[in-house]
Amino acid sequence: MPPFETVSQYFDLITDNIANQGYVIVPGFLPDDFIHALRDEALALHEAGRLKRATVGKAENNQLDNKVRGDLIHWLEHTQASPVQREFSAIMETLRESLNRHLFLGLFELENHFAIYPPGAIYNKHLDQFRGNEERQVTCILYLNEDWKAEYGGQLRLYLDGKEPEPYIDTVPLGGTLVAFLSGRFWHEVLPASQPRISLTGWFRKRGPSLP
Ligand SMILES: O=C(O)CCC(=O)C(=O)O
Ligand SMILES: [Fe+2]
Repeated sequence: MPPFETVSQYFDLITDNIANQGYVIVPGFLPDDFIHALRDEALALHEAGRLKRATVGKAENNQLDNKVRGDLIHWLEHTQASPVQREFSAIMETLRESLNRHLFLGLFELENHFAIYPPGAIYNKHLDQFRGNEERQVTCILYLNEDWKAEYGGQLRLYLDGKEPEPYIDTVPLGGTLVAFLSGRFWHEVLPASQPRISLTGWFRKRGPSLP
């Protein structure tokens, strides 16, 4: 079955959950063959040396800091999108329209990167909105790890009460699972894993203030 038909059933669920509680976790959002194709592309880019250490902080003082964030990333570019990436964009475009219709967030685009966390890598507790920049509105993370076992670790820990250490929800990064949440509300972190951990992470953005 084409992915579009399998995912369309989830758009209302995702929109309702974001509206009601600010986050949603959808196991099996995309079928295995689709996840497999995206994972192969991430691995091929990695083998070609196209994934780069992610930096921390704003553009002007970017830093590399393993204690904060240890993943390697590759930003997707529309002009170089593969067929499966284009299909993914079409799916997320429909989700964007649904979110805009019901939540009035004014989302206008999705920016996406592949991420690979080598064994032991973490991403410390953080918020996806940088101070003074509220363009990132909704974070969407699609996991690409086939046969991921809970004992490998690598959970996403989503804090439900601001910066408070509890309560939280842990999500195992099993291939096909989508996690989406309001970028300005939820602190979260990536726990270390014993295996390489692969994902496609994106942010629906609203337009920033126009330049003077
Ligand atoms: O991969 C994840 O589970 C979360 C990644 C993340 O928090 C980020 O890239 O900002
Ligand atoms: Fe994040």
